[in-house]
Parts: sequence; C-alpha cells; structure tokens
Amino acid sequence: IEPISTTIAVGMAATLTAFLASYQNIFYYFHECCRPEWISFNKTGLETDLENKLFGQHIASRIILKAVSGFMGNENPKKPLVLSLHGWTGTGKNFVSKLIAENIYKEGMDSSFVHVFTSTLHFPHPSQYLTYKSQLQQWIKGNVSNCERSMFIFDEMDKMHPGLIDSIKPYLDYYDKLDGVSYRKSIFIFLSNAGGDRIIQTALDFWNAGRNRNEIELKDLETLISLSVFNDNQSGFFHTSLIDKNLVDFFVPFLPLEYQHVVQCALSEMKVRGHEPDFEVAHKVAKDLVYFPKSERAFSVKGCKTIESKLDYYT
Ligand SMILES: Nc1ncnc2c1ncn2[C@@H]1O[C@H](COP(=O)(O)OP(=O)(O)OP(=O)(O)O)[C@@H](O)[C@H]1O
Repeated sequence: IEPISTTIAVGMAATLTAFLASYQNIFYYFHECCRPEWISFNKTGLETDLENKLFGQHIASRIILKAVSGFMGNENPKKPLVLSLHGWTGTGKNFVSKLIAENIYKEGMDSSFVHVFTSTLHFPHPSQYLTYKSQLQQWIKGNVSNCERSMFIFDEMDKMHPGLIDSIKPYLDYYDKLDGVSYRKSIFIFLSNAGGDRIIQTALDFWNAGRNRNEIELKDLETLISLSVFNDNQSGFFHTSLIDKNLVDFFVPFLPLEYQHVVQCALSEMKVRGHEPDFEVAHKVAKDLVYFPKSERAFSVKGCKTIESKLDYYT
C-alpha cells in the first residue's frame, strides 16, 4: 500500500465522517427527533406554570409536579408513568396535560411524540373495537419503538370500550420489555369525568361547612375516586382490571371551579392575547356564567371552559 494515497484516503474518510456527523447534527437541529435537544424535562418550568397558570387545583398541582418530576428524574423507571385525571368539565384536565407536554417536549402538544386519542372521535363505534384494538396496539408499539419518551393522552376515558382499555394494559405494567420494546419511559395520561360527582360533593361539604377548599386533601378524595370509578358501571374503567391491578400510579382529582377562579381564567386569557388585564370585564364574564347548586351558586357549571369564547363577546 502506497503511503501517500493511504494518507489521502484516510483523510477523505475522516472528512466525510465529520461532514456526515455535522450534517446529521444540523438535520436534528431543525427536525424534531428523540434526543435531549428536543425532549428534556424542565422542572422549574412546570412548577412555575402550575403555580401561575392553573387556578384552584392545589391537589392536582402538587401531585402532578411530584409525579412527573420523580418519573422524569429516574433514569431507570420500573414502569411507565400512568396518571388518571378526574373531574368536572372545564376544570383543567386537558390544560394540565398541555402544561406537562410543554415542559417535556420542545414542540409541546405539537410534538410528534405526543399522541392524543379522544374516545368519541377515534373509537366511535363500539362494534369495531377489535379493529381499533389492533390499530391502537400497533400505534403505541410503533411510536414507543421510535421514541421511548412518548406521551399518550386518552381523553374521555370513561367512554372508551372496556376491551380497548384492556388492550393497552400490558404497556402500563411492570414489564422489562414486550416483544423487544420497553415502555417504561413513556407517559400515559387518562382524562375523564368519572368520579366528578364525588369530588364535587366533597368540595360542596367544605363550602357548606365554611371551610377553605385549600384544606381539602388528597386523602379526602383518592379512595372516593377510585371507588366511584370502580363502581360506576357506566364507565369503561369499571369493566377493566386497570384499577385492581394497580396500574394507575396516581388518581388526580380536579376540583370544581368557583367564581374567583373564573375571574382568574378571564384575566389570564386577556394576558395570553396580549391585552391589559381588565378586572371589570373579567367580573362581568364570571357573573354571567351559570353556577351550581342553584341556591349556593358555588361552582361554575362549565368551569373555565367557555371563557375564551365569552371574552370575544364582552370585549
Ligand atoms: N383550573 C384552571 N386553571 C386555568 N385555566 C383553566 C382551568 N380549567 C380550565 N381552564 C381553561 O379552560 C379551558 C378548558 O379547560 P380544559 O379543556 O382543560 O377542561 P377539562 O377539564 O379537560 O374539561 P372536559 O372534561 O370537558 O374535557 C383550558 O384551555 C383553560 O384555558
């Protein structure tokens, strides 16, 4: 072998490798991929967001911060994180999922590693559940094979076919690997109104006793929720063994929102729109909402759900 051409060949190979490496880096810089540049947990960000953007949910805030921080800080979790968020409509379940996604994925909810399923939209026909089942299993497997830090959000979980819920059970369990794929770094979030009535009753008891809602503790609600979800035979949860197998790590209660929280939501929406906060308008919006029970007018029927569209009308 002739030394000069060998040196040139080695030099060219090294240049090509360096070029490919930098090309790959540039590509990954612009194109979302399963790397820390695109997926990294911002604990302070989540803490600040929960504190400043989520109103009236002291229990949910605390559990979510602890659960997500503990999980993301563990390099070797034994199972995926499974959170089940429960509560009345418009109390912030979807909103919190978005905050979690934004503090893990650079692209937030637009990330290709965050997947949202809505029962009535994606699985509308109970008779076709076997087809949905194999599609869903393939979807989860394909996506976690592609990126182990995937997040799956199942909205309207209580309306999901029990067979379909059962089909995702293996992915939530303490398996090292299933068919060569490890699901242990993924996050599953279930959203539902199941158990909402019990949460409202507890909040109302505190209200009627003149006690501050911040005194409500998780222990006042956790068993109630799992029991009511378990015993509610309208709910898909009821027919599955998700609960008795302890595959859900945290049941997270969302309390019904009061007048003061609706005002905060309206002010916050003004801020998001880049407007000066207008307290008069915020109170006007909150006053015109419907509250229940009728006599006490304690909680907003739709939580903060309609604030965004209502603001257009008042401003
Ligand atoms: N606790 C809250 N703090 C701040 N904003 C809230 C809160 N709850 C609701 N909102 C606002 O209302 C909007 C609708 O709430 P969200 O979709 O999170 O309700 P939900 O609990 O998921 O309701 P549903 O059970 O009907 O799906 C959110 O995008 C957010 O702007």
